[in-house]
Amino acid sequence: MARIAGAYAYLLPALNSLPVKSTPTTLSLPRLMGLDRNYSSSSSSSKISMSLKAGIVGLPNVGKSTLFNAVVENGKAQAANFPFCTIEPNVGIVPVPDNRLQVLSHLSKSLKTVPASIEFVDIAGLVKGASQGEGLGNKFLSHIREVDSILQVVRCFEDNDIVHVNGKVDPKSDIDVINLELIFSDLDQIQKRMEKLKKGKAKDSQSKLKEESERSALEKIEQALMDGKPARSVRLTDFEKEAIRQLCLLTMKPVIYVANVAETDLAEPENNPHVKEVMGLASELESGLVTISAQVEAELTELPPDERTEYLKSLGVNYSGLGNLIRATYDLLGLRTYFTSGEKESKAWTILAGMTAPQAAGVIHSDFEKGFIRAETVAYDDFVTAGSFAAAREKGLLRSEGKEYVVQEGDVMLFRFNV
Ligand SMILES: Nc1ncnc2c1ncn2[C@@H]1O[C@H](COP(=O)(O)OP(=O)(O)OP(=O)(O)O)[C@@H](O)[C@H]1O
Ligand SMILES: [Mg+2]
Repeated sequence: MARIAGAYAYLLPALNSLPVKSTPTTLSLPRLMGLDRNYSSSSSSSKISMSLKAGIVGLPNVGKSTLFNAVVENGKAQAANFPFCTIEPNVGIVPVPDNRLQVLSHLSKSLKTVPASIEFVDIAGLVKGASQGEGLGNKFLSHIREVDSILQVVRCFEDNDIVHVNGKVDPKSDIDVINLELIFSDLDQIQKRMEKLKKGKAKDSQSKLKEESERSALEKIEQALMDGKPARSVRLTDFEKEAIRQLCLLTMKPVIYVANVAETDLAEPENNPHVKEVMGLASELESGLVTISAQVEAELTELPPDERTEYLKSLGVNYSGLGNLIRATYDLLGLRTYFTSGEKESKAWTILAGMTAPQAAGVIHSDFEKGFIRAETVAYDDFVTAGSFAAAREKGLLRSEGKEYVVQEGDVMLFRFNV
């Protein structure tokens, strides 16, 4: 029997309708495997879950937990002025802000509105020598290994009362320390893996091929790491990427630098020379940059909504920086959004760039992918112009797409499938 899904998708267990609250322990959600910006159609979409983890890392006492608590409103991470305040990682799930979803929900008079989500993890401070077990050592590098992207908080605020573990505010040195520790940890892992590969003998030609790809990838990455460059800067073939995926190298993960500034710098952060320095480094290291005051963001969450705008205005800014940060993290992960919208529910679904219509349907439920017939699709702007699916159909704005269709950012979709 052919059925239509989309507006009726609420009937099925939703992968990303997770509660918006912080939880004290890591959730055992299936995770995105690998972070190719373009989804390769050879991979199975069953590997993909749309709750992605962004790890907040940095030196001790730079504002990581303060930022985490602000991002995950009512987060319960302890934030205090002493190094190594955080030991066990704190985890929280955060909705991805998207104005389009509110518009769709309004047009469809939806009873429920469900945004996409990202999981944030507040990790302990990392110090020089962590890869050799210094500070809280290897345990924390292993927490970083589990995340899909890294937000590195870099202290750019001067405050003599807040201890800096290295004695002074120096973003370049802070960034170098963290990068070196990640590089050492990756080198260690690569060398161990190479030893293993030397001993092991591949049984068949396919495993032999895989081992060869792995070996060549490891050699290229090792060279880059020795030159102080992250693994993500190395150009690899698809085979090579696949062959080293299970190693979860730390420097392969995409990074956003979060310049944590004083409230007085919020209006014109580029006037702060520390921020300028971080900007330069971020582009050198092929990474993103967001400027924020973790302290201000944390204070904002304590205020009632109407007083927030006033407080921000008093600091010379119009918006909180958190939305930007969450959005930037989402974009950095190469994620795309499509929507389903009906009376029961309007919902944002997360997919990887390049996913086809059946794969996108599979994010809602594997049956949608298996029994996929066609997708009725309308671009977000066209949906808004028409006002509804029915009106879009009448105006000829609705397209019927088949198995090969690559879902576009903002598509509003209805799936026809067989069960
Ligand atoms: N932008 C800022 N301006 C001024 N003070 C700040 C700012 N951001 C954070 N702080 C202060 O810095 C101190 C350390 O913050 P926090 O506990 O969040 O650091 P952390 O990086 O999580 O430390 P640890 O690694 O020890 O867990 C706190 O007293 C916090 O209020
Ligand atoms: Mg902390």
